[in-house]
Amino acid sequence: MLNARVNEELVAAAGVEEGDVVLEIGPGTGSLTAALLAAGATIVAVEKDKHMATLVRDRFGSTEQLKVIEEDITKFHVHSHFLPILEEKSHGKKKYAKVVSNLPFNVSTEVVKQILPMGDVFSVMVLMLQDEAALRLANASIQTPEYRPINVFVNFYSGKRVFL
Ligand SMILES: C[S@@+](CC[C@H](N)C(=O)[O-])C[C@H]1O[C@@H](n2cnc3c(N)ncnc32)[C@H](O)[C@@H]1O
Repeated sequence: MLNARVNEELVAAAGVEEGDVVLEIGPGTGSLTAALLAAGATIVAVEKDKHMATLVRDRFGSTEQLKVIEEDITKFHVHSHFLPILEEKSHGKKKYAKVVSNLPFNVSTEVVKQILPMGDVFSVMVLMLQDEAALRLANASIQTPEYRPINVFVNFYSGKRVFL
């Protein structure tokens, strides 16, 4: 129940609605995927683990709304997958995708570096991170020793918000 509520909060924080295109990184067992599908999104889910990718495909069956790609997100070619989908759904007006993910801890910094500069593809990125990682990425202040190059990067590319 707690998981379901957290997933709904992630979907709401990203303002996911009918017709949105979403990148989900690491769908795992598919609980966040289910909430995204229920909101009417078209999802490209990138899952590194073969068994998890099979599990999530089996759970949701064949639907045009969900494409599960078995790949490491850090090697995933975002533009070649997303630009054709966004073009098809644009109806003459530039369309952007969203990122919504319960992110694996070990790739959080790498994914932030990879995805944040892609303002030509994504308008919103909502990530669930461990408290410590979220605060380190989003809340470090320039006057503190915790302020690192990654904070300059995050500040440059985003208007960040932390939900605790
Ligand atoms: C925290 S779990 C996701 C939980 C999921 N929301 C659920 O409800 O089950 C993280 C998932 O990310 C996947 N993962 C880990 N590293 C990855 C990577 N580099 N690229 C893609 N997926 C990855 C793991 O296999 C795992 O399924």
